[in-house]
Amino acid sequence: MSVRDELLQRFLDAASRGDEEALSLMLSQSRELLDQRGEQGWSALMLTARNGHYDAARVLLSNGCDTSVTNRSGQTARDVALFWGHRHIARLLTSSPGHHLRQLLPSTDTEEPDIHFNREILDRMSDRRSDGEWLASRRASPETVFLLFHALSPLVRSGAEREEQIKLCKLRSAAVQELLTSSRTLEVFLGVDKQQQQQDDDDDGMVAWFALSTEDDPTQLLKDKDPSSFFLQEAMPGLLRLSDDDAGVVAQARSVLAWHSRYRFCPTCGGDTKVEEAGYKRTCLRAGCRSLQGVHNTCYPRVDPVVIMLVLHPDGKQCMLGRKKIFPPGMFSCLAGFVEPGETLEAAVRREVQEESGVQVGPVQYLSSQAWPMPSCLMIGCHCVAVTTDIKVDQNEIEEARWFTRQQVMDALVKDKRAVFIMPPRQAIAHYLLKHWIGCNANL
Ligand SMILES: NC(=O)C1=CN([C@@H]2O[C@H](COP(=O)(O)OP(=O)(O)OC[C@H]3O[C@@H](n4cnc5c(N)ncnc54)[C@H](OP(=O)(O)O)[C@@H]3O)[C@@H](O)[C@H]2O)C=CC1
Ligand SMILES: [Mg+2]
Ligand SMILES: [Mg+2]
Ligand SMILES: [Mg+2]
Ligand SMILES: [Zn+2]
Repeated sequence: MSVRDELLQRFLDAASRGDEEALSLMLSQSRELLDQRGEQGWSALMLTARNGHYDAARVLLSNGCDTSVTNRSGQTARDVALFWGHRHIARLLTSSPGHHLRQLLPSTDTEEPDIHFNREILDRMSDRRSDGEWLASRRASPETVFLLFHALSPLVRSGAEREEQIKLCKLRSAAVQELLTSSRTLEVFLGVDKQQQQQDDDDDGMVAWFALSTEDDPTQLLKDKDPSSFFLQEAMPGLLRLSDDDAGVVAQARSVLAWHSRYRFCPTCGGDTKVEEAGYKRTCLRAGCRSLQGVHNTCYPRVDPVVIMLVLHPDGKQCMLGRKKIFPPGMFSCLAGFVEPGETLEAAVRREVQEESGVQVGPVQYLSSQAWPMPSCLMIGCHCVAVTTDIKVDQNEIEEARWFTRQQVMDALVKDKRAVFIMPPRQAIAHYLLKHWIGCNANL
């Protein structure tokens, strides 16, 4: 054995034993030992990973050893650590770019938030949508609930408990007989009440819910009805005044009705369509239309995916919020934007943040989503970490964007008098993204 080989063998033995002192000493005399490999192509780092010597691995890392080197089986030191169950060493060896930034992202170990528009009190029972007989029996049942819409606004009345709250008017079969037979009414089967379903598994005991959209003159409709009922004027912020139960039903109904109101004709050929599947499908009546071939995706209600993201500063202590011109004075919220075709959620987050603020984003992490029926968005809530910090807003969409400290977010959340901005409303997922970040960082 040559002197060189002997030296390498001693070095590798020290790594196997986890002898930090010997490793440091030998490296100070002969740095080229660091990434050299012995039998089977094993490096010193791999041997520390094999034998669970955390501190020895750190000595090698602090000397700048290469973590990407592989042995003859194609394993890196990290692979070896994982194989032998030394997860703490595997974490130490995670050398993916932006690893330290990734650590700034809050934990995703959380329950699905019960935020506005997300509650599902109905079982949609999509298998019943084409069962004409069953639907007719439900329509005739005195228990069935009908929600009335005009120009996408639900019929509501003021809530009894809190003045700002409004309630959906739940009409019964007798009250909507005329509407049910009118050609100016569009009907959507929403589902059956989940609670009733549990109490009673007999089919006839199920309480079905329908949305009815009418083109009739609303003032005529309301004559002789409950004088306290009215069609909600503005979707925003009107729909935020609904209870969580009602908001969930409206999210479903309003999005489907909005689709009907915008897609009366076939988007492929412009032909007439017929409504099928209890309001969940519009099929082109023109034989041979392309929309009838392959995936019938133009025939179903559309959902527009939107990414909404809280951008964290690389210092981990600040986040970026922006203001649209239409926001109430003082309010700042998360940036958001439509996902474009051929794009991942991560790419959409990076592109929208770059477009709206000029900031570059590194790691992106999904947290949770929210239905947003204006008209039919699916808000996909993420946290992400910036890799640059200079803000240059796109004046078209965003009037101003700023970095806010955790303390400033906390002050805004509790509406402290020192607050420098107003939080987005608690019904918006932006509020939840901010709250989650604060919660996860509270002890830091
Ligand atoms: N729940 C929440 O907390 C929040 C919800 N939102 C919702 O998210 C939605 C999207 O956010 P926003 O910042 O406006 O989006 P973008 O940043 O993508 O910008 C809006 C622009 O996108 C265009 N656009 C409209 N529809 C699409 C589409 N399907 N694909 C691509 N571009 C489209 C609009 O054009 P045009 O003017 O021609 O329509 C508009 O110019 C908003 O409509 C809003 O309702 C936003 C923030 C918070
Ligand atoms: Mg936007
Ligand atoms: Mg945008
Ligand atoms: Mg966009
Ligand atoms: Zn067609």
